[in-house]
Amino acid sequence: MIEVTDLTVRYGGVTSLDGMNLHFDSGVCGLIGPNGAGKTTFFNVLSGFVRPAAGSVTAFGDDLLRMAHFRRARWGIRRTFQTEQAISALSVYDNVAMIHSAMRGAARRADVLAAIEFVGGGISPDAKVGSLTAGQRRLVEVARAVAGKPRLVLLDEPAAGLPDSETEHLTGVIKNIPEHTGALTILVDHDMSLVSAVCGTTAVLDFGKLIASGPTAQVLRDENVMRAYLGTAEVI
Ligand SMILES: Nc1ncnc2c1ncn2[C@@H]1O[C@H](COP(=O)(O)OP(=O)(O)OP(=O)(O)O)[C@@H](O)[C@H]1O
Repeated sequence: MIEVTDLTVRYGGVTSLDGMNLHFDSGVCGLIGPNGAGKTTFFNVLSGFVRPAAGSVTAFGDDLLRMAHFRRARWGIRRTFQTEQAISALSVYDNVAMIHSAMRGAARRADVLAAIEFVGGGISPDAKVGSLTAGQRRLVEVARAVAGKPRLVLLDEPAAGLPDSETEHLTGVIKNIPEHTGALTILVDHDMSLVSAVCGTTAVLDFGKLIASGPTAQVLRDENVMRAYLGTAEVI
C-alpha cells in the first residue's frame, strides 16, 4: 500500500508535482499522464533522487521520505529507468546480482537465477547484456527490479519502442510481478493497451496533480482524462 499526500516538487520556477495525492493498494497500478505531467519526478521522489518541497509518502506503514535514500533499496524499492541501466560488458547474472544488498551466498545466487528465469525470453544468465536483443535487454532491466525481495517495483516506460511481439511477452511478465514477488508494482507507460492489460487500478497525473484514479477501464473513459491526455480523442 502506498499513500501520497500533498506531494510538491519544484525545480526553480517549474512545479513538477503540485500537491499530488495518490493511493494504491496492491497489484499492478498504472500511473499515466501527458508528457511532462510529473510521472518520472514522482518515481525520483520515491527512489530518493529528488527531495520534495512538501508532502508525505507512506508505503506499507513506513515514512519513505524520512528514510535515507541509500536505505530505500534495502527496504525494497526497485525501479527501472527510461534509459537502460544494465552494463553491456557484464553478464546478465552479474547485472542482476549487483542490485542485491541484503542476501549473500547460495540464497543470493538462487534469487538472481529465479529473477532471470521469471522474466523468460530465452535469456542465459551467462550471456553478456551487450549481445542481447532490445527486448531481452528490457527484460534484464525488469529482472533487476524483481530480484532481492522488492516491496515496491517502479517501472518507467518499460515497453517504449519495443515491437508488438516483445511487448506481448513483457505484458505477461509485468502482470505476474505481484504474484511472483508480493510487491506493489507501479507502471508508468504511454502504451494504453499495456496499461489496460496489466493494471487493475490507474491514476492520472496532469500538470503535477492527480486528475483521476480508479479501475483502469473507468479511468480511461473519463472525459477529463481523455481531454488532458489525448485532446478530445478516445484513449483506446
Ligand atoms: N531536473 C529538472 N530540472 C528542471 N525541470 C525538470 C527536471 N526534471 C523534470 N523537470 C520538469 O518537471 C516536469 C515534469 O517532468 P517529468 O519528467 O516528471 O514528466 P513525465 O510525466 O515523466 O514526462 P514523460 O512522459 O515525458 O516522461 C516537466 O515540466 C519537466 O520539464
